[in-house]
Parts: sequence; structure tokens; C-alpha cells
Amino acid sequence: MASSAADPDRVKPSSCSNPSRKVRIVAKIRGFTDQETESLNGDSAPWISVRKPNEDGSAEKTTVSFGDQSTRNGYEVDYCYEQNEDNSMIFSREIQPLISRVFDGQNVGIIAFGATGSGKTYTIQAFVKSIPEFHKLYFAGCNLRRATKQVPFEKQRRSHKGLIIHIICTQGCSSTKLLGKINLVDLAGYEDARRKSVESLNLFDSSRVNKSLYALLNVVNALNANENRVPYRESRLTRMLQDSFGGRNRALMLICLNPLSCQDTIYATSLASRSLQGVNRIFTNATMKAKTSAKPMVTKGRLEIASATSKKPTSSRAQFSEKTSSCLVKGRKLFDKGNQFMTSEQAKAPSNIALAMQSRFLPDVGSATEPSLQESVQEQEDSVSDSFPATLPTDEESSLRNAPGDAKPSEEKDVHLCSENKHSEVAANVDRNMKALTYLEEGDNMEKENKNLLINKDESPPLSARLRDLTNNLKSLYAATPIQMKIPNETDTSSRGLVVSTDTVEPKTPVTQHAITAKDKWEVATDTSSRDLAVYTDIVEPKTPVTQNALTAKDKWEVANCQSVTFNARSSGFKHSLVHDYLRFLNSASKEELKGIRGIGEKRASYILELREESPEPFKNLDDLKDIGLSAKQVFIDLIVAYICFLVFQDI
Ligand SMILES: Nc1ncnc2c1ncn2[C@@H]1O[C@H](COP(=O)(O)OP(=O)(O)OP(=O)(O)O)[C@@H](O)[C@H]1O
Repeated sequence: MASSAADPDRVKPSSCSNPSRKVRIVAKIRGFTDQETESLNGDSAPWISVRKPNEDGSAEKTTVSFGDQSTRNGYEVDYCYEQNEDNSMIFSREIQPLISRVFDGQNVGIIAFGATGSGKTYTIQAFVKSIPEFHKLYFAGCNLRRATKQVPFEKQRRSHKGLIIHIICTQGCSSTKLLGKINLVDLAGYEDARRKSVESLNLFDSSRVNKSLYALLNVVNALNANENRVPYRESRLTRMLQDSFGGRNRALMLICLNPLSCQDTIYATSLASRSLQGVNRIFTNATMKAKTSAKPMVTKGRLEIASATSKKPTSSRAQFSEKTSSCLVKGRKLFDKGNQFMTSEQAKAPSNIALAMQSRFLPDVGSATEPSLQESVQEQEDSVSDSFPATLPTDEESSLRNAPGDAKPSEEKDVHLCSENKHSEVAANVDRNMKALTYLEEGDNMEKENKNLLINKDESPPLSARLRDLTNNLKSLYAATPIQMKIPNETDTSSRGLVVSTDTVEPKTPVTQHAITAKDKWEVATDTSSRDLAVYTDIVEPKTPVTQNALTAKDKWEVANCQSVTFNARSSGFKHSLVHDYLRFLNSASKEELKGIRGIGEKRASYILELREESPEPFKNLDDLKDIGLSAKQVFIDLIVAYICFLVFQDI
């Protein structure tokens, strides 16, 4: 059913494609099955037309077109193997050169992509010499796949299958070993989600699979376009295949074509062909958020499906919330045991993101102790920071994780975690943090990280200095933490003086006290005018818990002010609100206010104002922060820390 415009043997694949291309895209038209041959009964009007470069120069590229499209330009591919070109030809031309790379210590990926029933499995299996061994591995893998719970009928769940072969190669007599890897991937069949949703009511399955396929095609697209940023993080599939792409590694994408009329084959070829040209990205919800300038590759309908599936509570949010909550819990643990007066209402008190941000971003934030706490939480946060994307987490991941039994809706989980873990493991946790930080302080990579941080010359001190401060502050904090203090009885007459101190001390008592004791006592000794201070110091020192009273007025105001804001912010995606507020702040704050943000000094603040003169809203997403030399990841962490600090202070 396929016709060719040129003799395939006359065209070598390498001569008609860019050899430096990281991912080669080759089409393969499947042979007819016995059943198909029977039903065709000699009627072999070609549905697929292939045009290949030829000597007379009438065609420069290999293109594939379908049915009536044969008059149009068709879809460009690196090469197209037709029905008369069997798998052994593909093996010798495409696979063997890749295998020799593996023996040089490179990784390669061989990926079969195409519509359902287009011969992907058949083709991939042909590349494994020992079929019994392949079958053993392959079917063992198939059995491991989780049974579908969500699909209401007995249709087998579509999923990707892969075989990873590690090859260790010793070079001659030397002890050097080269480690290479072959990733053989049989992708789930591409199905147009709109059509299948009507036919099989399996929308969830379709969109889940398609999103990961789009993510893969976006990666191929970025690699072939030599883009600086390759969006590997958009799906679990691309993260797994990451080491087969980029650098010296090469991959082959085999587009399997159904020889009989098949709409999905046309879609699949169209998508793959665009990845070859490295021009247009497929836009899932997540990529749309990250970049707004490029043209979408998918139709409106498909985008709608993607957004429809992402409207339910996603588990990337759940994952995010879980992490945030655990950080939050860690942050709270620093104070929790001293939190004896905290009522259950306070424990459940909603938090105000905007206020948290203000307290973080505006210059007049509080005492010198606050940064130490923020830093401490931030450093704890670093342990999970790798999982926080510079751009926001994706929907594909969400839908994968949202598989039945995988995750609870995020809000539920968030609140649950926060409240459940409030009062546990304080001392052990602080101790662990101190050890971890001390270890970090002595770490080998410190110099390298210092260099990186020194790029941000405006404000940030070297990491080692920050960690040293942090360790010291944590030690102070640990020493001064209310766990070790005697908590006075509220009716105790000795606490009368506390009434005086409550107005001044506010939430940052634990560390401040310690600092005051050391420094201010000296001042008391040397300065005759500081009699009041002496009284103040004596009164405040042992009576930390009264800060709870001191906070009451402030907290009441905050809680009253933020009930609705917080609820909305949380329910509509807490991270989006944080980021949005932060960017709005950058777009509108005065120079002095900007200078209050960590990482922004005089120069950077002036530069931001210049950018604002050129465009009223220069910061639309976190990626735009690169323009002013700020790391999106760092800012994202800062936002979370600000939020945590707000909660911590609120709970004291
Ligand atoms: N070159 C070929 N010649 C003859 N029959 C073929 C050829 N390639 C595939 N087939 C047959 O076509 C059918 C579908 O092939 P296969 O299962 O490999 O498709 P698939 O794309 O992997 O499908 P799915 O997406 O459902 O996994 C099988 O019956 C297979 O035997």
C-alpha cells in the first residue's frame, strides 16, 4: 500500500539527513499481516507515498504523505523504510552504527513510536538477537505492570515498555572499563485522545500516555534544535531516557507507520516530523506556563483535553505539598516543644502568603535572628530542592502520580501533614540538622559552590560563610530553644515584668535573647545609660513563652486579614500564588523595596527599574529572572522559606 518515488537502495540514509542530529527520525512502513493481505484481496492502492532525494535533484528530502496528501509536501523524516525493506536492513543501517557507539562508552536510545498496531513491538523485537532471552525479560516486565484499577472495563492499560542493556567494555589490557547503555523503548501506541475518548471512554489513559509522548517529542525537538534547555523534567519517561540523549549520545526514533488508512498514523508522523525540524514545541499545560512565545504544535482540541485532565487535584501538587509540608514541619519542629500554649485553633490557623512574602521581601522584616531561621529552613529545603523545578511541576507527572491509590488530593494531604506532625521530634531534628550542617561546612565541594555563589556579587556571601553563620545560629537556637527553658506559670508573680517585654520582643525571642545576653550584658557593664536595658535583659531572658502573648495581637490581625486570601491561595495552587506575588512585586516595587529582597542590591534594583521602563511588566514567569541574573530555583526556594517562616512565627 505504499509507493515510493525513488529506489531506496540508491539513497543512503546518511546522505539525506544531518549527521550531527542528536535524534535521528526514521519512518518504517509496517508489512501487511496475513489478515490484512486476505482482506485486501489484491487491491493495493497505496495509502502512503514516500518521496526520497534523488539524483536529478527533484527532491532533496525524504518525505512521507498519506492518501490525498500525496500532492502536498508531506512530512519530512530522515529516511523511510518501506514494506519491502525488512527489519534486517534497518538493523544493519541504523542499529549497528549505534551499537558500536555503545562499545565506546556512549549511551544510545532506540525508540519505536507510532499509532497502535503500527508494528512497534514487532520492530523492536527484531533488534534483539536472542529472542527467547528477550521474551523472558520482556514478558517478566509486562507482568510487573500494575493492573488498572481506574479503567472500568477489561481493556489492557497502554503503557511504554523498555529494555535497558548495559554493556561494560574493557579496553585491551588496560583496567579502564567503558560503560555503555542501550535503551530499547517500545512506546505505547499514539492515539488521538479526542477520538478514543468517545470510542473507549479511556480518556485518562489516553491523555496520560499522550502527555508523556508529547514530552518526549519536545525533548527530541529541543535536542535537534540545539536548544540550551532540554525539558527532560516534563515527564518520567523523558527523565528515564535522559542519559540516552544529549552530549555524545545518540538516539534513533523509529516512526512505525500503519500501511492501512489510519488517522493516528498521520498525527504521529506529523508530530515526529516537527521534532525533526526542531522548530515547534508541543504545548502541554506545563510547557505553556513555562514559555509563552512559541507556537503550539497541537490543536486546540488536544489542548483542551490536556487542561481538562489537569483540573483535578494533581499529585505533582500533592508531591509538592508533601515536600513543602515536610519542610514546614521541619521548620516548625525547631520551636514546637516550646509551643506549649498553642491552641488547636492556632495549630489550624490559616497562613497568609502575601504577608509571608512581605515579611520575606520587604526590608523592614525584623530582628537579626530571622535570617538565621530562614537560612536554616532553606538549607533543610536544599535536600529536596533538586525536585523543585525551575519551572513549575508538570501535569504529566501529576496524572501519572494521580493513578489510583497513588496520592491523596494535595490540599487534604497538606493540611493533614501539617497538623499531624506539629509536635514531634524537636530536639532530635535540630541535632540532626546541626550535624548535617557541620558536615556540609567541611564538604569538598564548598569551594566550587562558593565560586558559583560569588557570581551573585551584589548581596550573597559565600556559601561557606552562610553555612558557618547558619550552624552557629542553629547552635544558638538550640541552646536557647524553649525546650530547655523553664516555662513560667501564667499566674506567677515574677512574670509581671513580662508585660513590659512583650511589646518589644515579639516573635524572635529565642535567638534574640541569646544574642542579647552575650552582647548586651557587656553593654550594660560599660554603658551607664543602659540601665533600662539591664532590666529588660534580666526580665526577658528566662521567660520566652510569653512571646505567645506578645504575638496574640499581631496574629489576630494576621489571621483576621488573611483567612480568605490564604484559603484561596491554597486551594488554587499555593506555589502559583507565591510566584505570582513575587513577580508582581518585582514588576511594581520601589527601588528601596526591591533592595530588600535577598539577592537584589543597588545595581540589580536599578537594572530592574530600567527594564520596567522598557516594558511595564518585564517579569512574567520565573524564567524571566534569568534576565537579572537571579536563579529561578533559588527564588522558588526563597518563596517557600518565606512561607514557612511566616507559619513558624505565626505558631510561636
Ligand atoms: N513487518 C511486519 N510484517 C507483517 N506483520 C507485521 C509487521 N509488523 C507488525 N506486524 C503485525 O502487526 C500487528 C501489530 O504489530 P505490533 O504489535 O508490533 O504493533 P504495535 O505498534 O506494537 O501495537 P501496540 O501499540 O498495540 O503495542 C501484529 O500482529 C504483528 O505481527
